[in-house]
Amino acid sequence: MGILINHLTKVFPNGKGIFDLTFEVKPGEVFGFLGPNGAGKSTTIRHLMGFMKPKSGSTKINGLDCWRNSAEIQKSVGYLPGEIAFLDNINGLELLELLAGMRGMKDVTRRNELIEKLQFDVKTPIRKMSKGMKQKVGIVAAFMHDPDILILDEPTSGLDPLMQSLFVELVLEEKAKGKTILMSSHMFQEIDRTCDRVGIIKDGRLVAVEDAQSMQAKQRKLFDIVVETKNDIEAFKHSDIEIISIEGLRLRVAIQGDYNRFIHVLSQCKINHLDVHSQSLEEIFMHYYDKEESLS
Ligand SMILES: Nc1ncnc2c1ncn2[C@@H]1O[C@H](COP(=O)(O)OP(=O)(O)OP(=O)(O)O)[C@@H](O)[C@H]1O
Repeated sequence: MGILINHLTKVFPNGKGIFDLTFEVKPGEVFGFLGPNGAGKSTTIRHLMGFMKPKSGSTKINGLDCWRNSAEIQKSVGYLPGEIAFLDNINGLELLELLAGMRGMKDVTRRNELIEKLQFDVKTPIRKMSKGMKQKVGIVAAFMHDPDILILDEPTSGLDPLMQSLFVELVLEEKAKGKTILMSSHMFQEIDRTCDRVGIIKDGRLVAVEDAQSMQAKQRKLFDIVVETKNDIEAFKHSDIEIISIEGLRLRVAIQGDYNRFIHVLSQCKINHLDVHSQSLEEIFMHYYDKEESLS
């Protein structure tokens, strides 16, 4: 049960595609599917929705083969496509009614709650909607029938930061209800707040599947610090903290995991400014990529 991807392979005429992907999303789990542009996230998701036939391997949702049972899958799964191409001669509400009709959905309570939460005028004609507004209609369409399985392809693209955090809340609400969620992204932050496990895909191959917690522990943080005196700089030099650069009274250090040592040194100095940068997703990818290459 849940979502199963078993040796899934698809090769496009240009040689790109996805190759021998195997992973599962357990019932009740939120799984982050991370990868840079063109890595193969949408292709994997299109197979799960039964829009594409695998070259080899298979995908299953709640025990049903996604290709052979595509009509049933498409009716029941909550799906948010990566690129939304809606009929644009109707308004948002009419579109949602059309989709509800196709699913045989009668109760509109959840739909109305979601429209209220996402704060947009659902009666705007779709052709006049911004990318973010269309994304909101897509989110309502994916969640409104209270599906057990949600498959969300880059769900926050086009949303402003306020809406991104509202979306995170929405995912956490669904998670608390025990829903099974697969969510693709190229942003570590939104995955960070919601996911139990994370799969990383690069060039069509799965390079790692990890607990979100252990990924967080691997994430290096860079701190920019401005200290008061040269002695403060010396305190850092004499510690075993990794120093990336020093310019006058400004220094940049890298911390991974052990914050206590860092805080201990900080407490001995007079700090005029402190700023933190998380390691970018690209750097995290490089970590996994390097590891893979050194194993081969
Ligand atoms: N129908 C297709 N025909 C030929 N090549 C394709 C097709 N669909 C996808 N590709 C190629 O397969 C690779 C994976 O594409 P995919 O859209 O799955 O990536 P993605 O991880 O979803 O990226 P993005 O974040 O940009 O959406 C890319 O190199 C893409 O150009």
